[in-house]
Amino acid sequence: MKKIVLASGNAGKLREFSQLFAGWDIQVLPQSEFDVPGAEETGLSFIENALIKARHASRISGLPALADDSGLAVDALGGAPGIYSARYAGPGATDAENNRKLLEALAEVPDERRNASFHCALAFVRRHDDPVPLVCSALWRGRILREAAGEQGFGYDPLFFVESQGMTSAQLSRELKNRLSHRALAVQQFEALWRETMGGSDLV
Ligand SMILES: O=P(O)(O)OP(=O)(O)OP(=O)(O)OC[C@H]1O[C@@H](n2cnc3c(O)ncnc32)[C@H](O)[C@@H]1O
Ligand SMILES: [Mg+2]
Repeated sequence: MKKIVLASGNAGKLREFSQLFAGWDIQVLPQSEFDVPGAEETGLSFIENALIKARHASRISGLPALADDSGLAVDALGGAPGIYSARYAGPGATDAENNRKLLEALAEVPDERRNASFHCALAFVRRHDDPVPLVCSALWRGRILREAAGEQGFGYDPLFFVESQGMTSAQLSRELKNRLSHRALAVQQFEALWRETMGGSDLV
């Protein structure tokens, strides 16, 4: 089976991807199996950072690589924390620290102005210098609560209220989050690109 490196060190993402890629005839292996250290995320957008991470993992592993750069954009904060979501409360911040900082930043913001969206950019490269990477992105709208609820998921999930389900994304089953989320939608797009580009080819 074809092997692809999943260029992420985030355990929550890796869990979701293992389900999202379950029916595919490719083997998706985490970058830790190839001793790929985290890349420096110096881009100014999710897409740029996803490409940086994919190229970095492909360079070190010698395999095709798929990267996910994602985060939370809060309307009342002008789109913050955005691409800085993982390091919102500082370098190496935990999910709990980031969530606490977000609640503090929104303390004075009324319920009707707490809209936010999760964004996910995916980048796939066949080689580190692939000139035609597959790139796609998607978003998922929600609202930031005043306190955390739910134990599933990771990151900002306990604060992200999904109107259509009447609960936070940390209260959704793994299956449901993997049907609705920014990451699920991006993978659907990726699947279409993959079929279009790879169909009948031996590129990977
Ligand atoms: O770069 P990699 O190694 O993939 O791992 P990371 O955690 O640093 O990942 P990002 O740079 O893409 O930062 C994304 C942050 O956005 C948040 N995030 C992304 N997707 C999320 C989701 O589905 N649910 C909750 N939070 C999410 C989460 O806090 C992540 O740390
Ligand atoms: Mg990161």
